[in-house]
Amino acid sequence: MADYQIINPYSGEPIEAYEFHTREQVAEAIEALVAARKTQQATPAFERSNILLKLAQLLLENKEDLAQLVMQETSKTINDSRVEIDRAYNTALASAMEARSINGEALDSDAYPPMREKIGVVLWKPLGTVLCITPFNFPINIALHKIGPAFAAGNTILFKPGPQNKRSAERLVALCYAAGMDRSVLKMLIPDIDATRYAVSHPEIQAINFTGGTAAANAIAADAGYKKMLFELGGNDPLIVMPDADLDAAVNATINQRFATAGQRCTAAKRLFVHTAVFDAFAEKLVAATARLKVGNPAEEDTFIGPLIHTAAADEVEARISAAVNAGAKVLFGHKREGNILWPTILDNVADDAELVAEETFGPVVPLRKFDDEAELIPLINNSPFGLQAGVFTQNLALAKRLYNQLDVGLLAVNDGPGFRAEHFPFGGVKESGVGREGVRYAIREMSYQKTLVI
Ligand SMILES: NC(=O)c1ccc[n+]([C@@H]2O[C@H](COP(=O)([O-])OP(=O)(O)OC[C@H]3O[C@@H](n4cnc5c(N)ncnc54)[C@H](O)[C@@H]3O)[C@@H](O)[C@H]2O)c1
Ligand SMILES: O=CCS(=O)(=O)O
Repeated sequence: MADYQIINPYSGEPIEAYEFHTREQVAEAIEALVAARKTQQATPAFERSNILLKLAQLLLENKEDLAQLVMQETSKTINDSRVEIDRAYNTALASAMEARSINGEALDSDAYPPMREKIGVVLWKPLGTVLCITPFNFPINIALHKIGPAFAAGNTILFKPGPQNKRSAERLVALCYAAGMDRSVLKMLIPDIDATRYAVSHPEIQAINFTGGTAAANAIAADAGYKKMLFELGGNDPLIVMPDADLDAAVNATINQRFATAGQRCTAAKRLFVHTAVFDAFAEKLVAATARLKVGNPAEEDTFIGPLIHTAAADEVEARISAAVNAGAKVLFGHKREGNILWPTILDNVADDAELVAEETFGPVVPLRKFDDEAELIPLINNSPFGLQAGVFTQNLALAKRLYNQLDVGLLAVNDGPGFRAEHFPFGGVKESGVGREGVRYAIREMSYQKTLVI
């Protein structure tokens, strides 16, 4: 029997069965990637940039095929899948642009005594070989956020996608090769956990660029030893609606940033804090807009919400909703299931310590939480172990600045939701949401070191 079976989350049909790569194959690949550092050293920045530019073009040319692959293996709707490829194009393009401008700085030694009349020239150099580990939910764009900057910086790359994403990942790697990346500098393997742990702890891996959940991150951190780590982890991101908010815009952001991708997004609006003064009006508009969403087959053009990634994920989210309801939460919409599909669900009166809101819930459910003043809001949000992004709808810039200063997050979006992301902006969280920053220029630095020449 094969080690892994890719199942279509919507139809339940098997897509492909395969064997995981072994420890020996991991060792061989790393040895080859170490040798290939010479190839990268001989590839100047302008050439790396041109390859990434070509990759961006190829992503656009192959957009529909890639979107279909993502849709089949994740059951993200076809439109969400297309949006992901558009984003990946931007990520590749930004990687191409940044590859040409990895500039350092010059320092004057005589800023401090004694006088030595030296100049320090500081440049960024590649770390060597980077292990990139990605999750199931954005298999192309998250992979691009790792491969693009790692390649731009001049590293060789071992790419380990989520097991469900073998086919889209293979296609992405084929496009990287077609764009001109030497086969020796980028290798993709899907080993089992034991062989992945071997790669994580391997002394010739200089950095681990990981996106995924806390449990895997803890295991990687324990295995890695002295390696650079860029971790993009979970979130329990708040969207705040103030009394002066544009309620229609806030509803729109909630729909797009909580129900798209069936809520399986790190930066999804997972907790809604709505001021008492506008709570009823907001809830009414949100329920009405949610009732218009089409739920079902992700292949149909107008479907907005498809299934969760697998039955265990749907079971977990459904159980959290049921537990919250049994403890007194009121269902304003949804709470219905069919196969792996969970209907978009809106709840009121969820207890602050319910698992549904205290943990990261990866599904299409909006818990609405009333609040009366700012002072009450900050600890409610900061009490989470996560701190990824936040959004606030308000016309009050002074309030927005106070929230920016007080919330433990990596980004606060004003008049937008926590799901805001521009691929070239710094991206990452604080606390258990991660370490380091993605966003192409910042990721390049995470996967480089500063080397100084004194003359
Ligand atoms: N902050 C971000 O940028 C971001 C983006 C997307 C997803 N996520 C997070 O990812 C999670 C969902 O994705 P998932 O279910 O695929 O995550 P996951 O942690 O289960 O898996 C992520 C990857 O890690 C691998 N992995 C698992 N255990 C490992 C171990 N012990 N050692 C090495 N690798 C291991 C998996 O095979 C997979 O490739 C959520 O928590 C979500 O918030 C974060
Ligand atoms: O899962 C989150 C990745 S992103 O869409 O916020 O980049």
